[in-house]
Amino acid sequence: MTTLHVNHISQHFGKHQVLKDVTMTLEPQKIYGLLGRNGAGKSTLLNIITNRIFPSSGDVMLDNTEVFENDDCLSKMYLMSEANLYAERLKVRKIFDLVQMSYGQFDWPLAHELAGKFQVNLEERFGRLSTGYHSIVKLIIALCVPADYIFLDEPVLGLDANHRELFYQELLAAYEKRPRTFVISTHLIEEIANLVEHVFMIDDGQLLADEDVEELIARSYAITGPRPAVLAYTEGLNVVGEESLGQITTNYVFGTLDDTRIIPDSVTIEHLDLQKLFVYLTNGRHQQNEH
Ligand SMILES: Nc1ncnc2c1ncn2[C@@H]1O[C@H](COP(=O)(O)OP(=O)(O)OP(=O)(O)O)[C@@H](O)[C@H]1O
Repeated sequence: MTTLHVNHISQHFGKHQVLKDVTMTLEPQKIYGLLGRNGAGKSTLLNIITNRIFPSSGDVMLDNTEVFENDDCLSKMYLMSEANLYAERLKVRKIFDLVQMSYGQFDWPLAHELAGKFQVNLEERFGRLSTGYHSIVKLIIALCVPADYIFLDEPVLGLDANHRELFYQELLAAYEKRPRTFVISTHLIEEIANLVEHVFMIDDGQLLADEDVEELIARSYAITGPRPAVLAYTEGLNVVGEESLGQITTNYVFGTLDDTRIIPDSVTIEHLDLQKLFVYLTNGRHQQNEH
C-alpha cells in the first residue's frame, strides 16, 4: 500500500500566488475532506497532485517515486472534476470502455448496478445528458476505476438531494467493499461531515488545518451566556468568532480552554460542528493556526 506525499507545493499564476508551500500526507484507505472557500486553491491543488498541471515548485511522491509524468503512479490516481474530458458524441458505455482501456480494469458489475440505481442509460450519448447526469456518469467512473487514490472535486455538482444521498451511500459501500483513499473537495460540509475521517482546510492557498475531524471538533467550543461572563471566561483564549442576541453572547473558541478557570453557572459550553468551525476559521484572519 502506497502513501502519497505532497511536498512544499507552491503555485503562481502570473503574479498571483495561488498555493503557498502546501505539504500534506495522504494515507492509504482513508476518506479525506478538502475544504476551502471559493478561490482558496483546492482545484489547483488536485490538478497538481494528479499531474494535470505542473506546480511552480514542490513535488508529489507516491512512497519514494515522483508522480510527475510517471504513468505507473498516475494509473493509481483518478481525478473527477467539473472538466468534461469525454467527447459529447460518445455513448456512456463507450466512455466506460475507454476508461477500462486506460486503467486496465473497470468494475463493470458495479457500473451496471449504479447505472440502474441512478437510472443512467448506457446507450445515451454523453452530450445529451443533463448537468446532473454528467456528474453522475463521472461519479460512476470514479467508483469503478481500480485506482487507489480517488480525488473528487465538487462531486455532487448539479445533483438533487436524493441523488446526493444515494451517492454518499454508494461511496461508503464501495469503500467498505474495496478500501481506497478518497479526497472529497466540497462546499457542502454538513453533508460530508460524517463521511470523512480527516480534513484539510485551505485558506488563501495555505494549509490551515490538517487534522482528524474528531480531534478538530474536540478543540472547538461555543461558549454562551451573559456577555460579561462570556468575555471574562474567554479572555486570552483563541476566540475565532462572536455572535450576540440581545444580552446573550456566544464566543467561538478554537484551541484549549483554561482548565483553571471556573465555569460560571450562567455559561454553557458546547462543541461546534465542522461547518460552523470552518466558517469561523476562514472568516477573516484570526490566530487560526493555534494548536
Ligand atoms: N489557469 C489559471 N490561470 C490563472 N489563474 C488561475 C488559473 N486556475 C486557477 N486560477 C486562480 O487560482 C485561484 C484558486 O482557484 P481554484 O480553482 O484552485 O480554487 P478553488 O478553491 O477550487 O475554488 P472554488 O471552490 O471556487 O472552485 C483563483 O483565484 C483562480 O482564479
